[in-house]
Parts: sequence; structure tokens; C-alpha cells
Amino acid sequence: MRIFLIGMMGSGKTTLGRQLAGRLGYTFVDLDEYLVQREGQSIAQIFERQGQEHFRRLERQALEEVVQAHEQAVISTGGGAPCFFDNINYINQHGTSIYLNVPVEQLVERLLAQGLEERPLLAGKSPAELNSFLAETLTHRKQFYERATIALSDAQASADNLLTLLNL
Ligand SMILES: Nc1ncnc2c1ncn2[C@@H]1O[C@H](COP(=O)(O)OP(=O)(O)O)[C@@H](O)[C@H]1O
Ligand SMILES: O=C(O)C1=C[C@@H](OP(=O)(O)O)[C@@H](O)[C@H](O)C1
Ligand SMILES: [Mg+2]
Repeated sequence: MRIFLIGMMGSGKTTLGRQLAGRLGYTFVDLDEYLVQREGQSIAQIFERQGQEHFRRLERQALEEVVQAHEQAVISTGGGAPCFFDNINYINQHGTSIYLNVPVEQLVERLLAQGLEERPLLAGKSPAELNSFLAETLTHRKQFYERATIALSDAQASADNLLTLLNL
């Protein structure tokens, strides 16, 4: 079984994905980390040198490669991954998708605490700009996230809960 975590930047996909994979004994793949290894550049460098459109093509390729390489895995995607091309269909055809639905105020708090530098779409924004950017982005992305197999509120987003929900 493949489990995909989807949702906004800061929703906890990388963190929860790693925990869940550990509990299941499944391979864990973070799509951003996979791309960094594959390209030998940081996500910020890929955006800066080759642009977002190129990043989105690489992200789709990475998705296909990871699916082909692993039948049993927890795959944490980047926040934009399900929202480009027909990626959400591809994800749902190849596994179970989990949407981490976290309020914007919570995302802002976590992202500011972590620092914005590693996320090129957010770097340099003031707290107010971050808030409005995330709110606008979510308005557009919601339609993709809501196609997930399972949606979890922040309070429900634990590895324990997911194991129960997935009958694992
Ligand atoms: N459930 C949670 N509660 C509080 N902070 C969290 C939670 N999950 C993740 N974080 C923190 O929020 C930040 C973003 O988490 P991350 O897993 O990188 O999110 P994503 O991969 O969805 O962008 C990190 O600093 C992480 O430690
Ligand atoms: O939402 C986005 O468009 C992005 C999210 C990031 O991943 P996280 O959601 O893990 O931060 C990363 O893929 C890139 O910076 C773009
Ligand atoms: Mg992540």
C-alpha cells in the first residue's frame, strides 16, 4: 500500500509521514528530499536557477519514479504537488491520499517558528504577507486537497489515528 500525505506548507506532511512510516515499517519518501538528492540542489536553488515551472515538471517526474520504485511506502508530497497537471488523479490511482487540513493561523505560526528561507514561495515575507499568501493559495488549492481519500483536522493528525483509520 502507498500512503500519500498532502496539504499546505507547514501542515506537517514531512513530520507525520516519517512517524507513520516508522510505525508501519514502510519506506518513507519525502518528495522534496528525493528531488534534492536527485538534482544535487536545494529546493530554493531549483526555483532560483530553473524556475517554478521546471520545478513542477521535476516534481511530477519524481512522483512517478517514487511510485514505480515502491509498492509499500509513505510518501510526503510538497504542498503544491497535488495541484499541478493531473497529479491528484495520479496519486489517487496509485494509493491512498491523506489531506492534513490545518488552519492558516496555525500554518503561519509553525512556518515563522521554523523560518521561511527553505521555502522559496515564502522567503522574505512579513507575517502579514505570509498570512494573506497562504490564505489565497489555500483558496485555489482546496479543490485539489479535497479530493483526498481521507481528510484529517489538525487534532486528528497523529500516526495512531491514521493506523486506526486505515485499518493497519
Ligand atoms: N502537529 C504538529 N504540531 C506542531 N508543529 C508541527 C506539527 N507538525 C509539524 N510541525 C512543525 O511545523 C513545521 C513544518 O512541518 P513539516 O512537517 O515540515 O510540514 P510540511 O512538510 O507539511 O511543510 C516544522 O517545524 C515541524 O516541526
Ligand atoms: O506548496 C508549495 O508549492 C511548495 C511546498 C514545499 O513543500 P512543503 O509543503 O513540504 O513545505 C516545496 O515543495 C516547495 O517549496 C513548494
Ligand atoms: Mg515537507
